[in-house]
Amino acid sequence: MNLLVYKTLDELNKDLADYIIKIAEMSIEEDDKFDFVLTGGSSPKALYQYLATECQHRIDWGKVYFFFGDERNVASTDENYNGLMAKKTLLDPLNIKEDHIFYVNTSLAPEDAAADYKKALDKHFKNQEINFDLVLLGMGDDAHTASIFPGTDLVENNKATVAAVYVEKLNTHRISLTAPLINQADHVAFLVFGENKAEAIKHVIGDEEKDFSKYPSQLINPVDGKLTWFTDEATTSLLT
Ligand SMILES: O=C1O[C@H](COP(=O)(O)O)[C@@H](O)[C@H](O)[C@H]1O
Repeated sequence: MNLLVYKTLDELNKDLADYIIKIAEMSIEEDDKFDFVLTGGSSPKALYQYLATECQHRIDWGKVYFFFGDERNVASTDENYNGLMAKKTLLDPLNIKEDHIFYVNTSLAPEDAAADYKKALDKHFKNQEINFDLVLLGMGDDAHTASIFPGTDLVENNKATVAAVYVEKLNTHRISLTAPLINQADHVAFLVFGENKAEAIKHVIGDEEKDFSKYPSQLINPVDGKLTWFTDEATTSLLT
Protein backbone atom coordinates (compact mmCIF):
# COMPACT_ATOMS: atom_id res chain seq x y z
CA MET A 1 0.00 0.00 0.00
CA ASN A 2 1.22 3.46 -0.88
CA LEU A 3 -0.09 6.51 1.02
CA LEU A 4 0.40 9.86 -0.71
CA VAL A 5 -0.38 13.04 1.22
CA TYR A 6 -0.70 16.43 -0.51
CA LYS A 7 -0.84 19.97 0.82
CA THR A 8 -3.36 21.21 -1.72
CA LEU A 9 -6.17 19.68 -3.76
CA ASP A 10 -4.62 21.07 -6.94
CA GLU A 11 -1.37 19.20 -6.31
CA LEU A 12 -3.30 16.04 -5.44
CA ASN A 13 -5.45 16.15 -8.57
CA LYS A 14 -2.45 16.91 -10.81
CA ASP A 15 -0.49 13.94 -9.46
CA LEU A 16 -3.52 11.64 -9.58
CA ALA A 17 -4.13 12.67 -13.19
CA ASP A 18 -0.47 11.85 -14.02
CA TYR A 19 -0.90 8.45 -12.33
CA ILE A 20 -4.08 7.73 -14.34
CA ILE A 21 -2.42 8.76 -17.60
CA LYS A 22 0.61 6.55 -16.86
CA ILE A 23 -1.57 3.47 -16.23
CA ALA A 24 -3.64 4.31 -19.31
CA GLU A 25 -0.48 4.49 -21.45
CA MET A 26 0.78 1.15 -20.11
CA SER A 27 -2.60 -0.56 -20.60
CA ILE A 28 -3.06 0.81 -24.13
CA GLU A 29 0.46 -0.28 -25.07
CA GLU A 30 -0.18 -3.79 -23.72
CA ASP A 31 -3.84 -4.39 -24.70
CA ASP A 32 -4.77 -1.49 -26.96
CA LYS A 33 -7.41 -0.44 -24.37
CA PHE A 34 -7.71 0.94 -20.86
CA ASP A 35 -10.50 -0.32 -18.57
CA PHE A 36 -11.11 2.46 -16.08
CA VAL A 37 -13.65 2.40 -13.23
CA LEU A 38 -14.85 5.84 -12.15
CA THR A 39 -15.93 6.84 -8.70
CA GLY A 40 -18.97 8.99 -7.93
CA GLY A 41 -19.82 11.53 -5.28
CA SER A 42 -18.44 15.05 -5.18
CA SER A 43 -14.72 14.40 -4.63
CA PRO A 44 -13.74 13.53 -8.23
CA LYS A 45 -15.41 16.48 -9.99
CA ALA A 46 -12.30 18.69 -10.12
CA LEU A 47 -10.15 15.72 -11.15
CA TYR A 48 -12.51 14.86 -14.02
CA GLN A 49 -12.52 18.47 -15.19
CA TYR A 50 -8.71 18.54 -15.06
CA LEU A 51 -8.48 15.29 -17.07
CA ALA A 52 -10.93 16.60 -19.66
CA THR A 53 -9.04 19.86 -20.16
CA GLU A 54 -5.35 19.65 -19.22
CA CYS A 55 -4.98 15.98 -20.21
CA GLN A 56 -7.18 16.07 -23.30
CA HIS A 57 -4.30 15.39 -25.70
CA ARG A 58 -2.10 13.21 -23.51
CA ILE A 59 -3.65 9.84 -24.43
CA ASP A 60 -5.99 8.46 -27.04
CA TRP A 61 -9.24 8.70 -25.08
CA GLY A 62 -10.95 6.68 -27.80
CA LYS A 63 -9.19 3.62 -26.38
CA VAL A 64 -10.59 4.05 -22.89
CA TYR A 65 -13.60 2.13 -21.57
CA PHE A 66 -15.36 3.75 -18.62
CA PHE A 67 -17.20 1.88 -15.86
CA PHE A 68 -18.77 2.90 -12.55
CA GLY A 69 -17.87 1.51 -9.15
CA ASP A 70 -21.34 2.20 -7.86
CA GLU A 71 -24.55 3.93 -8.76
CA ARG A 72 -27.42 5.52 -6.89
CA ASN A 73 -30.88 4.12 -7.61
CA VAL A 74 -32.15 7.27 -9.31
CA ALA A 75 -33.00 8.18 -12.90
CA SER A 76 -30.05 8.84 -15.21
CA THR A 77 -31.25 12.45 -15.48
CA ASP A 78 -31.19 12.97 -11.70
CA GLU A 79 -28.31 15.12 -10.47
CA ASN A 80 -27.44 12.41 -7.93
CA TYR A 81 -26.81 9.86 -10.67
CA ASN A 82 -23.05 9.27 -10.60
CA GLY A 83 -23.04 8.68 -14.35
CA LEU A 84 -24.49 12.13 -15.01
CA MET A 85 -21.77 13.89 -13.02
CA ALA A 86 -19.09 11.96 -14.97
CA LYS A 87 -20.88 12.62 -18.25
CA LYS A 88 -20.95 16.37 -17.65
CA THR A 89 -17.43 16.77 -16.29
CA LEU A 90 -15.43 14.15 -18.19
CA LEU A 91 -17.19 12.03 -20.80
CA ASP A 92 -18.99 14.68 -22.87
CA PRO A 93 -16.08 17.14 -22.85
CA LEU A 94 -13.81 14.34 -24.15
CA ASN A 95 -16.41 13.25 -26.74
CA ILE A 96 -16.36 9.65 -25.49
CA LYS A 97 -18.50 7.37 -27.63
CA GLU A 98 -21.54 5.81 -25.94
CA ASP A 99 -20.31 2.27 -26.62
CA HIS A 100 -17.23 2.98 -24.48
CA ILE A 101 -19.28 3.96 -21.43
CA PHE A 102 -20.87 1.38 -19.15
CA TYR A 103 -23.64 3.21 -17.32
CA VAL A 104 -25.78 1.38 -14.76
CA ASN A 105 -29.33 1.06 -16.09
CA THR A 106 -31.38 2.38 -13.20
CA SER A 107 -34.62 2.17 -15.14
CA LEU A 108 -34.49 -1.49 -14.04
CA ALA A 109 -35.22 -2.73 -10.52
CA PRO A 110 -31.96 -2.64 -8.44
CA GLU A 111 -31.40 -6.44 -8.52
CA ASP A 112 -32.00 -6.47 -12.27
CA ALA A 113 -29.75 -3.45 -12.82
CA ALA A 114 -26.94 -5.24 -10.95
CA ALA A 115 -27.41 -8.45 -12.98
CA ASP A 116 -27.56 -6.43 -16.20
CA TYR A 117 -24.31 -4.63 -15.30
CA LYS A 118 -22.55 -7.92 -14.47
CA LYS A 119 -23.70 -9.33 -17.82
CA ALA A 120 -22.26 -6.32 -19.64
CA LEU A 121 -18.96 -6.70 -17.76
CA ASP A 122 -18.77 -10.42 -18.59
CA LYS A 123 -19.33 -9.61 -22.25
CA HIS A 124 -16.66 -6.90 -22.27
CA PHE A 125 -14.17 -9.23 -20.56
CA LYS A 126 -15.15 -12.11 -22.89
CA ASN A 127 -16.37 -14.24 -19.98
CA GLN A 128 -12.87 -14.30 -18.49
CA GLU A 129 -12.04 -12.91 -15.05
CA ILE A 130 -13.10 -9.26 -14.77
CA ASN A 131 -9.81 -7.51 -14.28
CA PHE A 132 -9.95 -3.71 -14.50
CA ASP A 133 -6.75 -1.79 -15.21
CA LEU A 134 -7.68 0.87 -12.67
CA VAL A 135 -10.46 1.29 -10.14
CA LEU A 136 -10.79 4.79 -8.73
CA LEU A 137 -12.61 4.89 -5.40
CA GLY A 138 -13.87 7.54 -3.03
CA MET A 139 -14.69 7.09 0.63
CA GLY A 140 -17.51 8.52 2.70
CA ASP A 141 -17.00 9.88 6.22
CA ASP A 142 -18.63 6.65 7.44
CA ALA A 143 -15.80 4.67 5.72
CA HIS A 144 -18.04 3.33 2.95
CA THR A 145 -16.51 2.90 -0.47
CA ALA A 146 -18.30 2.36 -3.79
CA SER A 147 -21.70 1.54 -2.21
CA ILE A 148 -20.36 -0.88 0.38
CA PHE A 149 -21.86 0.78 3.45
CA PRO A 150 -21.25 -0.15 7.10
CA GLY A 151 -23.53 -2.85 8.43
CA THR A 152 -24.95 -3.87 5.03
CA ASP A 153 -24.91 -7.39 3.65
CA LEU A 154 -22.63 -6.20 0.84
CA VAL A 155 -19.78 -6.23 3.38
CA GLU A 156 -20.16 -10.02 3.65
CA ASN A 157 -20.51 -10.61 -0.10
CA ASN A 158 -17.47 -12.68 -1.05
CA LYS A 159 -18.32 -13.09 -4.74
CA ALA A 160 -16.61 -11.01 -7.43
CA THR A 161 -19.81 -9.57 -8.83
CA VAL A 162 -22.16 -6.59 -9.04
CA ALA A 163 -24.84 -6.42 -6.37
CA ALA A 164 -27.83 -4.40 -5.32
CA VAL A 165 -27.89 -3.32 -1.70
CA TYR A 166 -30.44 -1.61 0.50
CA VAL A 167 -28.83 1.12 2.58
CA GLU A 168 -31.10 1.60 5.55
CA LYS A 169 -29.67 4.90 6.76
CA LEU A 170 -30.27 6.44 3.32
CA ASN A 171 -33.56 4.58 2.84
CA THR A 172 -32.55 3.69 -0.68
CA HIS A 173 -31.02 1.03 -2.86
CA ARG A 174 -27.61 1.28 -4.49
CA ILE A 175 -25.87 -0.84 -7.11
CA SER A 176 -22.21 -1.59 -6.49
CA LEU A 177 -19.20 -3.64 -7.47
CA THR A 178 -18.37 -5.98 -4.60
CA ALA A 179 -15.01 -5.78 -2.80
CA PRO A 180 -13.75 -9.09 -4.32
CA LEU A 181 -14.45 -7.71 -7.82
CA ILE A 182 -12.62 -4.46 -7.06
CA ASN A 183 -9.74 -6.46 -5.59
CA GLN A 184 -9.19 -8.26 -8.91
CA ALA A 185 -8.01 -4.98 -10.47
CA ASP A 186 -4.39 -4.26 -11.41
CA HIS A 187 -4.52 -0.86 -9.73
CA VAL A 188 -6.87 0.59 -7.14
CA ALA A 189 -6.62 4.23 -6.11
CA PHE A 190 -8.54 6.01 -3.36
CA LEU A 191 -9.20 9.73 -3.74
CA VAL A 192 -9.97 11.01 -0.25
CA PHE A 193 -9.53 14.51 1.14
CA GLY A 194 -11.01 16.79 3.78
CA GLU A 195 -11.10 16.92 7.55
CA ASN A 196 -14.49 15.19 7.77
CA LYS A 197 -12.88 11.93 6.62
CA ALA A 198 -9.96 11.98 9.10
CA GLU A 199 -11.63 9.74 11.68
CA ALA A 200 -12.63 7.18 9.03
CA ILE A 201 -9.19 7.00 7.42
CA LYS A 202 -7.58 6.69 10.84
CA HIS A 203 -9.45 3.40 11.31
CA VAL A 204 -9.36 2.18 7.71
CA ILE A 205 -5.58 2.51 7.37
CA GLY A 206 -4.44 2.66 10.98
CA ASP A 207 -6.29 -0.15 12.75
CA GLU A 208 -4.30 -3.39 13.09
CA GLU A 209 -7.44 -5.33 13.89
CA LYS A 210 -9.93 -5.00 11.05
CA ASP A 211 -13.66 -4.41 11.50
CA PHE A 212 -15.00 -4.64 7.94
CA SER A 213 -18.62 -4.15 8.90
CA LYS A 214 -17.81 -0.86 10.63
CA TYR A 215 -15.15 0.33 8.15
CA PRO A 216 -15.93 -1.28 4.76
CA SER A 217 -13.03 0.48 3.00
CA GLN A 218 -10.76 -1.93 4.90
CA LEU A 219 -12.02 -4.62 2.49
CA ILE A 220 -10.07 -3.06 -0.37
CA ASN A 221 -6.85 -4.96 -0.77
CA PRO A 222 -6.03 -5.94 -4.37
CA VAL A 223 -5.05 -9.61 -4.72
CA ASP A 224 -2.28 -9.07 -7.27
CA GLY A 225 -2.64 -5.35 -7.87
CA LYS A 226 -1.37 -2.16 -6.30
CA LEU A 227 -3.28 0.03 -3.84
CA THR A 228 -2.53 3.76 -3.65
CA TRP A 229 -4.20 6.38 -1.45
CA PHE A 230 -4.27 9.98 -2.75
CA THR A 231 -5.06 12.09 0.31
CA ASP A 232 -4.42 15.47 1.89
CA GLU A 233 -3.00 16.65 5.21
CA ALA A 234 -6.42 17.28 6.77
CA THR A 235 -7.64 13.74 6.07
CA THR A 236 -4.49 12.11 7.42
CA SER A 237 -4.15 14.39 10.46
CA LEU A 238 -5.24 11.66 12.90
CA LEU A 239 -2.96 8.95 11.50
CA THR A 240 0.07 8.28 13.67
O1 LIG B 1 -22.26 7.97 -2.28
C1 LIG B 1 -21.14 7.96 -2.66
O2 LIG B 1 -20.16 8.42 -1.83
C2 LIG B 1 -18.78 8.14 -2.01
C3 LIG B 1 -18.02 9.32 -1.41
O3 LIG B 1 -18.55 10.52 -2.00
P1 LIG B 1 -17.97 11.96 -1.73
O4 LIG B 1 -19.09 12.91 -2.13
O5 LIG B 1 -17.63 12.08 -0.29
O6 LIG B 1 -16.79 12.15 -2.62
C4 LIG B 1 -18.44 7.89 -3.45
O7 LIG B 1 -17.15 7.34 -3.53
C5 LIG B 1 -19.47 6.95 -4.11
O8 LIG B 1 -19.12 6.69 -5.46
C6 LIG B 1 -20.79 7.62 -4.06
O9 LIG B 1 -21.82 6.87 -4.70
